[in-house]
Amino acid sequence: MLQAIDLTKKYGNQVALNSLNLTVKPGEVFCLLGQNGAGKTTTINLFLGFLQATSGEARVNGIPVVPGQPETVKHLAYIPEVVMLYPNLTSLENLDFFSRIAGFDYDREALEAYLLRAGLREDAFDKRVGNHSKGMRQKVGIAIAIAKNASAVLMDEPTSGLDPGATHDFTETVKTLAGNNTSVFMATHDIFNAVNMASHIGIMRKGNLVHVLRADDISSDDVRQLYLETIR
Ligand SMILES: Nc1ncnc2c1ncn2[C@@H]1O[C@H](COP(=O)(O)OP(=O)(O)OP(=O)(O)O)[C@@H](O)[C@H]1O
Repeated sequence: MLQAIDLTKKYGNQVALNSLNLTVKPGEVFCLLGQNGAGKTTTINLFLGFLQATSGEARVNGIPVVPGQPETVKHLAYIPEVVMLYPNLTSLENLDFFSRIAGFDYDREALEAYLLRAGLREDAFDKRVGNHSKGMRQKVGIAIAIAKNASAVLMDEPTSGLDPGATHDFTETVKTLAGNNTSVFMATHDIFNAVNMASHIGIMRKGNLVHVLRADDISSDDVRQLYLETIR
Protein backbone atom coordinates (compact mmCIF):
# COMPACT_ATOMS: atom_id res chain seq x y z
CA MET A 1 0.00 0.00 0.00
CA LEU A 2 1.15 3.52 -0.83
CA GLN A 3 0.18 6.57 1.20
CA ALA A 4 1.04 10.23 0.87
CA ILE A 5 0.27 12.31 3.93
CA ASP A 6 0.48 16.09 3.43
CA LEU A 7 3.46 15.27 1.22
CA THR A 8 5.20 18.45 0.10
CA LYS A 9 8.29 19.18 -1.94
CA LYS A 10 9.64 22.68 -2.44
CA TYR A 11 12.62 23.88 -4.44
CA GLY A 12 13.45 27.23 -2.87
CA ASN A 13 10.21 29.17 -3.13
CA GLN A 14 8.81 26.93 -5.82
CA VAL A 15 6.30 24.33 -4.67
CA ALA A 16 6.69 21.21 -6.84
CA LEU A 17 4.22 19.21 -4.73
CA ASN A 18 1.74 20.79 -2.35
CA SER A 19 0.39 18.77 0.58
CA LEU A 20 -0.50 15.63 -1.37
CA ASN A 21 -2.83 13.17 0.33
CA LEU A 22 -3.64 9.88 -1.35
CA THR A 23 -3.78 6.15 -0.72
CA VAL A 24 -3.27 3.33 -3.21
CA LYS A 25 -4.53 0.12 -1.63
CA PRO A 26 -3.48 -3.39 -2.67
CA GLY A 27 -5.05 -4.22 -6.04
CA GLU A 28 -5.71 -0.58 -6.93
CA VAL A 29 -4.29 1.16 -10.00
CA PHE A 30 -3.93 4.90 -9.53
CA CYS A 31 -3.20 6.86 -12.72
CA LEU A 32 -1.98 10.40 -12.22
CA LEU A 33 -2.62 12.86 -15.04
CA GLY A 34 -1.19 16.34 -15.32
CA GLN A 35 0.69 18.66 -17.62
CA ASN A 36 4.47 18.72 -17.79
CA GLY A 37 5.73 20.16 -14.52
CA ALA A 38 2.56 19.29 -12.56
CA GLY A 39 4.51 17.26 -10.00
CA LYS A 40 3.96 13.68 -11.12
CA THR A 41 7.61 12.62 -11.28
CA THR A 42 8.31 14.43 -8.03
CA THR A 43 5.61 12.30 -6.37
CA ILE A 44 7.12 9.08 -7.71
CA ASN A 45 10.63 10.13 -6.67
CA LEU A 46 9.42 10.87 -3.14
CA PHE A 47 7.92 7.37 -2.85
CA LEU A 48 11.15 5.86 -4.17
CA GLY A 49 13.21 7.85 -1.67
CA PHE A 50 15.14 9.56 -4.46
CA LEU A 51 14.08 12.91 -2.99
CA GLN A 52 13.76 14.20 0.56
CA ALA A 53 10.29 15.61 1.29
CA THR A 54 10.18 19.19 2.54
CA SER A 55 7.30 18.23 4.84
CA GLY A 56 4.74 15.48 5.19
CA GLU A 57 5.36 11.81 4.61
CA ALA A 58 5.34 9.09 1.94
CA ARG A 59 4.61 5.62 3.33
CA VAL A 60 5.01 2.17 1.81
CA ASN A 61 3.07 -0.57 3.61
CA GLY A 62 2.77 1.84 6.53
CA ILE A 63 6.54 2.42 6.75
CA PRO A 64 7.71 6.03 6.29
CA VAL A 65 10.07 6.52 3.33
CA VAL A 66 13.51 7.75 4.40
CA PRO A 67 15.97 8.45 1.55
CA GLY A 68 18.95 6.11 1.73
CA GLN A 69 17.17 3.55 3.93
CA PRO A 70 16.24 0.22 2.31
CA GLU A 71 13.15 -0.66 4.40
CA THR A 72 10.64 0.71 1.92
CA VAL A 73 12.63 0.19 -1.30
CA LYS A 74 12.45 -3.60 -0.98
CA HIS A 75 8.65 -3.46 -1.24
CA LEU A 76 8.77 -1.35 -4.40
CA ALA A 77 9.45 -1.84 -8.08
CA TYR A 78 9.99 1.02 -10.49
CA ILE A 79 9.22 1.03 -14.21
CA PRO A 80 10.61 4.25 -15.72
CA GLU A 81 9.84 5.42 -19.24
CA VAL A 82 12.80 3.38 -20.47
CA VAL A 83 13.49 0.31 -18.33
CA MET A 84 17.21 0.07 -17.59
CA LEU A 85 18.58 -3.42 -18.12
CA TYR A 86 21.93 -4.91 -19.07
CA PRO A 87 21.90 -4.89 -22.90
CA ASN A 88 24.39 -7.76 -23.26
CA LEU A 89 22.41 -10.07 -20.99
CA THR A 90 19.34 -11.99 -22.16
CA SER A 91 15.84 -11.50 -20.73
CA LEU A 92 16.34 -14.51 -18.46
CA GLU A 93 19.81 -13.38 -17.35
CA ASN A 94 18.56 -9.88 -16.51
CA LEU A 95 15.65 -11.30 -14.53
CA ASP A 96 17.97 -13.72 -12.72
CA PHE A 97 20.46 -10.92 -11.95
CA PHE A 98 17.91 -8.45 -10.57
CA SER A 99 16.08 -11.17 -8.65
CA ARG A 100 19.34 -12.14 -6.93
CA ILE A 101 19.99 -8.51 -6.00
CA ALA A 102 16.55 -8.51 -4.37
CA GLY A 103 17.52 -11.69 -2.48
CA PHE A 104 15.68 -14.31 -4.58
CA ASP A 105 17.36 -17.31 -6.20
CA TYR A 106 15.03 -18.86 -8.81
CA ASP A 107 15.63 -21.82 -11.11
CA ARG A 108 15.18 -21.44 -14.87
CA GLU A 109 11.63 -22.80 -14.79
CA ALA A 110 10.54 -20.22 -12.23
CA LEU A 111 12.25 -17.38 -14.12
CA GLU A 112 10.49 -18.44 -17.32
CA ALA A 113 7.17 -18.49 -15.52
CA TYR A 114 7.69 -14.87 -14.37
CA LEU A 115 8.55 -13.74 -17.90
CA LEU A 116 5.45 -15.49 -19.23
CA ARG A 117 3.27 -13.85 -16.58
CA ALA A 118 4.69 -10.49 -17.62
CA GLY A 119 3.60 -11.27 -21.20
CA LEU A 120 7.02 -11.81 -22.81
CA ARG A 121 6.99 -14.25 -25.71
CA GLU A 122 9.04 -17.40 -25.19
CA ASP A 123 11.24 -16.75 -28.22
CA ALA A 124 12.57 -13.59 -26.47
CA PHE A 125 13.68 -15.37 -23.28
CA ASP A 126 17.19 -16.14 -24.50
CA LYS A 127 17.68 -13.02 -26.63
CA ARG A 128 19.86 -10.13 -25.47
CA VAL A 129 17.75 -7.21 -24.29
CA GLY A 130 19.92 -4.75 -26.26
CA ASN A 131 17.77 -5.63 -29.28
CA HIS A 132 14.43 -5.62 -27.41
CA SER A 133 11.70 -3.11 -28.22
CA LYS A 134 10.57 -0.71 -25.50
CA GLY A 135 7.52 -2.90 -24.85
CA MET A 136 9.66 -6.01 -24.45
CA ARG A 137 12.01 -4.25 -22.03
CA GLN A 138 8.98 -3.19 -20.04
CA LYS A 139 7.80 -6.78 -19.84
CA VAL A 140 11.19 -7.83 -18.45
CA GLY A 141 10.91 -4.94 -15.96
CA ILE A 142 7.46 -6.11 -14.90
CA ALA A 143 8.72 -9.70 -14.58
CA ILE A 144 11.41 -8.35 -12.22
CA ALA A 145 8.71 -6.57 -10.21
CA ILE A 146 6.64 -9.77 -9.93
CA ALA A 147 9.69 -11.94 -9.10
CA LYS A 148 10.73 -9.47 -6.44
CA ASN A 149 7.27 -9.81 -4.91
CA ALA A 150 6.93 -6.02 -4.89
CA SER A 151 3.80 -4.89 -3.10
CA ALA A 152 3.73 -1.64 -5.07
CA VAL A 153 4.90 -0.75 -8.58
CA LEU A 154 5.60 2.85 -9.57
CA MET A 155 5.59 3.75 -13.26
CA ASP A 156 6.49 6.97 -15.06
CA GLU A 157 4.99 7.44 -18.55
CA PRO A 158 5.05 3.70 -19.28
CA THR A 159 2.94 3.82 -22.46
CA SER A 160 4.64 6.72 -24.21
CA GLY A 161 6.09 5.50 -27.50
CA LEU A 162 4.42 2.08 -27.34
CA ASP A 163 2.51 0.91 -30.42
CA PRO A 164 -1.18 -0.05 -29.96
CA GLY A 165 -0.40 -3.77 -29.65
CA ALA A 166 2.28 -3.19 -27.01
CA THR A 167 -0.03 -0.75 -25.19
CA HIS A 168 -2.75 -3.40 -25.12
CA ASP A 169 -0.30 -5.99 -23.73
CA PHE A 170 0.87 -3.49 -21.14
CA THR A 171 -2.70 -2.74 -20.04
CA GLU A 172 -3.39 -6.44 -19.59
CA THR A 173 -0.20 -6.89 -17.57
CA VAL A 174 -1.12 -4.02 -15.27
CA LYS A 175 -4.49 -5.65 -14.69
CA THR A 176 -2.67 -8.90 -13.84
CA LEU A 177 -0.47 -7.04 -11.34
CA ALA A 178 -3.54 -5.51 -9.72
CA GLY A 179 -5.24 -8.92 -9.73
CA ASN A 180 -2.30 -10.17 -7.64
CA ASN A 181 -3.01 -7.43 -5.08
CA THR A 182 -0.13 -5.19 -6.13
CA SER A 183 -0.66 -1.43 -5.76
CA VAL A 184 0.12 0.33 -9.04
CA PHE A 185 0.86 4.05 -9.21
CA MET A 186 1.44 5.52 -12.65
CA ALA A 187 2.16 8.97 -14.04
CA THR A 188 0.78 9.20 -17.56
CA HIS A 189 -0.45 11.52 -20.30
CA ASP A 190 -2.50 8.73 -21.83
CA ILE A 191 -6.09 9.46 -20.75
CA PHE A 192 -7.68 6.66 -22.78
CA ASN A 193 -5.46 3.97 -21.29
CA ALA A 194 -5.69 5.46 -17.84
CA VAL A 195 -9.47 4.99 -17.95
CA ASN A 196 -8.96 1.49 -19.35
CA MET A 197 -6.72 0.17 -16.60
CA ALA A 198 -7.11 2.44 -13.58
CA SER A 199 -9.28 1.98 -10.54
CA HIS A 200 -8.63 5.65 -9.67
CA ILE A 201 -7.60 8.65 -11.73
CA GLY A 202 -5.99 11.74 -10.25
CA ILE A 203 -5.67 15.07 -12.04
CA MET A 204 -2.85 17.27 -10.88
CA ARG A 205 -2.20 20.93 -11.58
CA LYS A 206 0.84 22.90 -10.45
CA GLY A 207 1.67 20.56 -7.59
CA ASN A 208 -1.93 20.17 -6.39
CA LEU A 209 -4.02 17.02 -6.73
CA VAL A 210 -7.22 18.71 -7.85
CA HIS A 211 -9.48 15.72 -8.64
CA VAL A 212 -9.59 12.02 -7.75
CA LEU A 213 -12.11 9.97 -9.72
CA ARG A 214 -13.15 6.34 -9.67
CA ALA A 215 -12.47 5.06 -13.18
CA ASP A 216 -15.59 2.83 -13.13
CA ASP A 217 -17.82 5.86 -12.93
CA ILE A 218 -16.39 7.87 -15.80
CA SER A 219 -15.69 7.72 -19.55
CA SER A 220 -12.43 8.79 -21.20
CA ASP A 221 -14.32 11.68 -22.87
CA ASP A 222 -15.46 12.91 -19.47
CA VAL A 223 -11.93 12.62 -18.05
CA ARG A 224 -10.50 14.50 -21.02
CA GLN A 225 -13.09 17.26 -20.57
CA LEU A 226 -12.38 17.55 -16.85
CA TYR A 227 -8.63 17.47 -17.51
CA LEU A 228 -8.86 20.32 -20.03
CA GLU A 229 -11.03 22.36 -17.66
CA THR A 230 -8.55 21.71 -14.82
CA ILE A 231 -5.40 22.74 -16.65
CA ARG A 232 -6.87 25.86 -18.28
N1 LIG B 1 15.74 19.59 -9.21
C1 LIG B 1 14.81 20.54 -9.37
N2 LIG B 1 15.08 21.83 -9.08
C2 LIG B 1 14.14 22.78 -9.22
N3 LIG B 1 12.88 22.56 -9.65
C3 LIG B 1 12.55 21.31 -9.97
C4 LIG B 1 13.49 20.23 -9.85
N4 LIG B 1 12.86 19.08 -10.23
C5 LIG B 1 11.60 19.43 -10.58
N5 LIG B 1 11.41 20.76 -10.42
C6 LIG B 1 10.17 21.50 -10.67
O1 LIG B 1 9.12 20.87 -9.96
C7 LIG B 1 7.91 20.93 -10.70
C8 LIG B 1 7.34 19.53 -10.84
O2 LIG B 1 8.17 18.76 -11.73
P1 LIG B 1 7.88 17.24 -12.10
O3 LIG B 1 9.06 16.74 -12.85
O4 LIG B 1 7.47 16.50 -10.89
O5 LIG B 1 6.63 17.37 -13.08
P2 LIG B 1 5.92 16.25 -13.96
O6 LIG B 1 4.46 16.38 -13.70
O7 LIG B 1 6.52 14.92 -13.70
O8 LIG B 1 6.24 16.70 -15.44
P3 LIG B 1 6.59 15.79 -16.74
O9 LIG B 1 5.28 15.32 -17.28
O10 LIG B 1 7.29 16.77 -17.63
O11 LIG B 1 7.50 14.68 -16.31
C9 LIG B 1 8.24 21.60 -12.02
O12 LIG B 1 7.88 22.95 -11.95
C10 LIG B 1 9.74 21.42 -12.13
O13 LIG B 1 10.32 22.48 -12.88
